[in-house]
Amino acid sequence: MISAKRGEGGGDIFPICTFIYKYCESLQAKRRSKMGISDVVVNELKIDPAFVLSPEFRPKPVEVLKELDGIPVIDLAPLLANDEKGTQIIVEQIAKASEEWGFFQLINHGIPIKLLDDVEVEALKFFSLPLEEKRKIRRTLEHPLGYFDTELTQNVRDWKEVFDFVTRGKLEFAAADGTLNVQENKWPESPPFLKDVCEAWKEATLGVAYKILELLTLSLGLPATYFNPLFDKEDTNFMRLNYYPPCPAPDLVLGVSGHKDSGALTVLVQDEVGGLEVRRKDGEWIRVKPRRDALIINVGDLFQVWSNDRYKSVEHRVVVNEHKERSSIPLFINPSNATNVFPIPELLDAQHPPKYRQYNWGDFLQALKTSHFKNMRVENIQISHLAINS
Ligand SMILES: O=C(O)CCC(=O)C(=O)O
Ligand SMILES: [Fe+2]
Repeated sequence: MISAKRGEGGGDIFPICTFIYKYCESLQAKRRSKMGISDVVVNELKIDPAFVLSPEFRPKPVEVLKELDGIPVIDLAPLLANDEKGTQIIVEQIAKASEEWGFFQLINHGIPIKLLDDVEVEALKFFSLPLEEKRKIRRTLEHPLGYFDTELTQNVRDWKEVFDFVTRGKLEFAAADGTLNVQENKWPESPPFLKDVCEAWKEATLGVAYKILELLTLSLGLPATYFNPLFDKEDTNFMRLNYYPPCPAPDLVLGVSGHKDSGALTVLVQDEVGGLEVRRKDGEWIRVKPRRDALIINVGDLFQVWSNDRYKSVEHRVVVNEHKERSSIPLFINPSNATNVFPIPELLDAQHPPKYRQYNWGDFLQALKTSHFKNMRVENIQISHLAINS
């Protein structure tokens, strides 16, 4: 039997094989050297080059980082106490933070931290399972819920594992052949309480998320419930458990590459390890100092388009750690697939013409999910592609 094992000169049998093998090797070496990765690094650290970022996208060494309590902190206590004047001040704080940072933190939000402790413990049990176990509930392009460990952001592989579930329990969308595709959440058999603790955290954070959706809407001068019909019956919200394993080369990779969240808003919690970085207006990456008592809110692309650029969906990314694992839990608040997105007419006039063309949310989300799944070799879809005069 003829066998030609890669790397063992199998091509000696067929000179053409040697030629093709050498050619492929030289192409790979060229790509690596273009990206600034020497073969020594790849061989010694055993990092799959699919994870390695081009030098301009790599994280900065920690000593030159600015770590800020930085992004604005907003106290929700007056809202919970039904204090009208205090709530009006919160609305103003939200408007200012959304214009200047696109990010803010909420304290005194009323959610018991114990609920978060419980999710983190169960999530860690899940991510510690053997890969074959986790892959039993693996996400596919056709079934976009469950476990996934090969997500791409901007065509580079993220150093993370995720578990996704939709907050309504099932997701309905039009399949390529036009039929209705209905997918239910996939929960693992073990750990048995993962589902219960996730559901409890979901219920609690959804309450805050919809309150913030209304305050953001008010802050634009629109009636508080203006956008509610887009979310009422068929939202496409989903929650994600992010797990970032320790990484032998944290200076070459990212847990999540720079990106903007595409929905209306995101409610995020990160553990005490930290690693979330937000791009400030001046282009500087700012590390968000972990606060156990805070929910991080970021304004997504939808509010940028609805507000015709008054509010910004800001770029953010995740740096990983050489020695510590890290976890975070985002809840993405997304409207129904049928939603058409455009700058809100009430906010436009002759001096403020629309800056974006209308697009369909379901189509946008589908294109984005596909690009997270496989390398499309083009920039991921973004709202800047829909800007008028772009
Ligand atoms: O892990 C984090 O802190 C942020 C994750 C994130 O930005 C995302 O999942 O979209
Ligand atoms: Fe994000």
